[in-house]
Amino acid sequence: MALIEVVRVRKAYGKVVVFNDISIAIETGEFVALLGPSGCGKSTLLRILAGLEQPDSGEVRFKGQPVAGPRSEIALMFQTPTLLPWKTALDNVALPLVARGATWAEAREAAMRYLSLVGLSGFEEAYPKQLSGGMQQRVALARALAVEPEVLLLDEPFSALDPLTAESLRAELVRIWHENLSSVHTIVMVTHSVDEAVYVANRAIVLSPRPAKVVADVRIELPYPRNRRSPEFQKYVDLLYSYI
Ligand SMILES: Nc1ncnc2c1ncn2[C@@H]1O[C@H](COP(=O)(O)OP(=O)(O)OP(=O)(O)O)[C@@H](O)[C@H]1O
Repeated sequence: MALIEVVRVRKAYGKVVVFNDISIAIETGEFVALLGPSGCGKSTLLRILAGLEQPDSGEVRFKGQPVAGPRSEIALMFQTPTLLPWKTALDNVALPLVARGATWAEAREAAMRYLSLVGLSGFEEAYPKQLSGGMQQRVALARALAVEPEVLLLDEPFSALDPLTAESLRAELVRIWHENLSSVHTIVMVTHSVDEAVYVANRAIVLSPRPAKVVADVRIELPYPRNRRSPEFQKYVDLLYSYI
């Protein structure tokens, strides 16, 4: 049994058929990059995996159980950080823990650890507007990790950042996942960038235009951290481009 199973899912918005009949199985430990043309349904698939939307038919299962709504084992992070501007970095990370029953003292202690993990020690008391875009996205990552999910779903998490900031966050995310520094063992990330997919993922799934089907499912067997200048890296980039 796979960790996450998308089984014969159909999803339409009025006449727009996003998925007619799509099936995907994701195993524990995978870092899946989801690629495909604009508007093909990548974000829709992520929302369905997160339990934020239901398929019209077919099913999504997590550990064999139907995903009927959002669940604590699956966290979702977006392109922009969506922090509460009137809360400090620390309290932005702590708040979801309090909402789940932790005391403020426990929640703040955990939030300190996760802010440190994403490289923000010393910025606990800063408000979002005092932080750069990249730092705000780090807070959002700490907030997603702090609830200790097993699965992290990421919708173009670095595309709103400048290239250098995006690159350092990408490397951090890979390190946290690959070195098992958090509870997250499985990641599904939507991206427009083939290069990003080959840099982070150990599996790339390429979707076709709507109604989206899986046109390629490629294991990326390169050691971490990855070297963009290696010929093997370029081979995977070329292979994925051939499907897009
Ligand atoms: N809530 C909604 N109501 C109506 N149509 C929607 C809704 N959400 C998505 N769609 C439509 O479904 C299709 C797939 O959208 P989605 O955002 O999943 O694609 P995407 O592959 O993530 O696109 P992009 O790469 O441009 O971000 C699009 O045609 C979009 O307009």
